Amino acid sequence: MTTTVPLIYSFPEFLGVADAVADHVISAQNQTLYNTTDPKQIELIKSRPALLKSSSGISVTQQSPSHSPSQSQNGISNNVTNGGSKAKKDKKIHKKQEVRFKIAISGGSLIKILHQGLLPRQEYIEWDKWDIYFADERLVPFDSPDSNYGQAKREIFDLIEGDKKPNIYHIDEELIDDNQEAADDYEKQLIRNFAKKDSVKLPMFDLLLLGCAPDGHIASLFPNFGEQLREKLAWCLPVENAPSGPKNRITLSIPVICHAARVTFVVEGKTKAPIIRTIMERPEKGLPSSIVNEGAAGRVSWFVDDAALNDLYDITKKKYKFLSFPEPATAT
Ligand SMILES: NC(=O)C1=CN([C@@H]2O[C@H](COP(=O)(O)OP(=O)(O)OC[C@H]3O[C@@H](n4cnc5c(N)ncnc54)[C@H](OP(=O)(O)O)[C@@H]3O)[C@@H](O)[C@H]2O)C=CC1
Ligand SMILES: O=C1O[C@H](COP(=O)(O)O)[C@@H](O)[C@H](O)[C@H]1O
Repeated sequence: MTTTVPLIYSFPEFLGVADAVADHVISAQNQTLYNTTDPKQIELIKSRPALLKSSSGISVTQQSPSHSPSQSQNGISNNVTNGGSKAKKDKKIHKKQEVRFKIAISGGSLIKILHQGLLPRQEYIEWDKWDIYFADERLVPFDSPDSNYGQAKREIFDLIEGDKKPNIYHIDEELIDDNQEAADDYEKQLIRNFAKKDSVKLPMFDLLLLGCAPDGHIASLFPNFGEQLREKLAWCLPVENAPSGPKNRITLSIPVICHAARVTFVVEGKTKAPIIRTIMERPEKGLPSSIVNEGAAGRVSWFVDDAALNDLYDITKKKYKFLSFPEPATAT
């Protein structure tokens, strides 16, 4: 394995990480929807949508999702949640390509970072243009404190202001006793949404947000789970006997993670310092995140606080520049 050095943004403290990650997420949203992060251009495009050109130069129309799920009374249909009322919109036939921001999030400490960073900045977020997926899920009931979806629902989704809601693609809770079925079902959701018409080899998320546990696992890809780390075809994998936390899980595969337009690791706290050192200094060990650093080279960035970087002296740290909202006074 060659040594690929990803972009590492460092911050003195937790709050700095949360602010910068929020700016990074909103910048990715704006790049995806408007091909720019310049607020003035975005305002102009919003007032004159014809100005918006896709990267291929084709005009793109902002519109309601043609693939929107049908909904039950509580807004939950099977494995998809969306609080918006779309009945009327669904009747419209949209021929032009729709642009949506497709993001996959992890669980654990990342949810707290997003809670802290995104929720106070909802004025910059176009929730109704977001499709939110999970990089992995623990196979537990949604009301368990171990459920990634459950935690994200309580700490983020339930706190979204206004009636413009994202589409949220989570596992089918009824399948938590069958890892393979749960993984197959989630993969089918991805195929439905990413490969509707064309046969695409891999889904491409606009942004994939990953944490990294002290044992080196990312999403639910664990070090030494060689077969899973070598998977080339499946988009979503069942995980049994996970060495930490809930034993049964599903996870996106390495090829899917590496295919994302942007892969962003968010890591904070001194318990992570030893693993960060191994990831950055010993890529030949083949930890899951080292595989991603290599496989998505040029599209990977790390947002890390000084506590987690404690043991690392020999790397180039970069100062994060705020692109989509003013840098808060506390962030340095
Ligand atoms: N498919 C898509 O729709 C898109 C995909 N992408 C992908 O995502 C990757 C990341 O994109 P993007 O984040 O826009 O970066 P870019 O690829 O545009 O630029 C990367 C470089 O820009 C600088 N930079 C960018 N943002 C910041 C920041 N907030 N703070 C400090 N420096 C910064 C850094 O170098 P410097 O010191 O020179 O400033 C960095 O090395 C790209 O490499 C590309 O592959 C990007 C846009 C659209
Ligand atoms: O088990 C998991 O752990 C990782 C890392 O969590 P963290 O709390 O140490 O950041 C997380 O990214 C993943 O989604 C989760 O299922």
